[in-house]
Amino acid sequence: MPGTVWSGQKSRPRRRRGKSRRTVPSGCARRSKVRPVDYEINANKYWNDFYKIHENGFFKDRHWLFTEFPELAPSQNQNHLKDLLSENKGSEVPVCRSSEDGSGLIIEEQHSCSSVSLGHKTQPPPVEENVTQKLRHLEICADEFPGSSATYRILEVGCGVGNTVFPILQTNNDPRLFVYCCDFSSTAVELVQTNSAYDPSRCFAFVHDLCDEDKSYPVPGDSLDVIILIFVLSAIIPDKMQKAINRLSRLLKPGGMMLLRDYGRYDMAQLRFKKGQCLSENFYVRGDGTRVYFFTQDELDTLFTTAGLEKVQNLVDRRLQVNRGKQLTMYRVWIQCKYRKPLLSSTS
Ligand SMILES: C[S@@+](CC[C@H](N)C(=O)[O-])C[C@H]1O[C@@H](n2cnc3c(N)ncnc32)[C@H](O)[C@@H]1O
Repeated sequence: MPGTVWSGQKSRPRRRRGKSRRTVPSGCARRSKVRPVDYEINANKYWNDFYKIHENGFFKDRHWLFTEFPELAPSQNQNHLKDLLSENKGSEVPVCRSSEDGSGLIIEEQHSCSSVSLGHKTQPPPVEENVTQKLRHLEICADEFPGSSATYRILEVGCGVGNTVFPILQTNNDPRLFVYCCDFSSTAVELVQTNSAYDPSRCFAFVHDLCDEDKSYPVPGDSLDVIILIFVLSAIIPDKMQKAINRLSRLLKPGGMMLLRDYGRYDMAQLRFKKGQCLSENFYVRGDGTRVYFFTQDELDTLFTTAGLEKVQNLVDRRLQVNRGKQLTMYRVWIQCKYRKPLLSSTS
């Protein structure tokens, strides 16, 4: 997903052969014809349209997840707190990696519409819809929420069609694991719920806008071991990022981890935007109405530490991608972060 050229971008003229078209991002001198507020008000509609077109044919296998984020792998789950308590914490990962390492991620960039075969459509489990609706009106109690009996709980925010969630469930058969996933696109959530790999006894997919301050998550504070944000924070308006991260931080158990992978400043995708697509500094709208922000490491550090989390990892991953067939070179910049809630913190 991260390196995908989104549908709106596909229609743009191709880059010159063998060269990067631009080396500095377009400024925001000229504004988009559509008022920026309209993109904000209708944000979930644009994503619904995106998923109506692409369904789950847009995505690829995400098994690199477990290399980059071993916190999601089964063995790690059991040892997570043990490791923390035995002072195996706070280790810094180098802030810059060459494009040679972590090659598993490259898979994602060779974008085509082949998807991980996570199953075919089945009838949606109607009971889940009812549960989602009821939960909207419920005050969540510590012993009364989906997955309350689990001992390891993971939430993915902005899950799309489940390209992270399903590999986690397939890789990890521990019955004590429960995975929550949400997206503000009801179309995406429906695609998750109708996937044959969707098992309501192990997973709960629900519609949720991470910018919505009035709607609570269906889990109590201090209840999650891991929260995953993969190319989703960049999709929301910068003004709302801090409060969204603050709310998520409250859901983490002390010692719990927030994991993020997202677009970095001057990624190729940023350089390809035209002035008319710039909504504010480093924030752009694609041709299909979906938006994207390009982060610096410092900005993400501020967001997470302001939310009371401590840095475990904050690295920039730069890659030169070469598509020999199309004679294209693409300079990709992604940022990967892991931030932990301090053990003595309680924010519920
Ligand atoms: C670039 S896609 C990434 C999807 C998924 N994380 C993946 O990597 O396959 C961004 C996702 O964030 C969702 N999204 C954007 N803004 C959101 C918001 N305010 N609340 C919840 N989800 C949001 C979109 O619907 C979309 O599914």
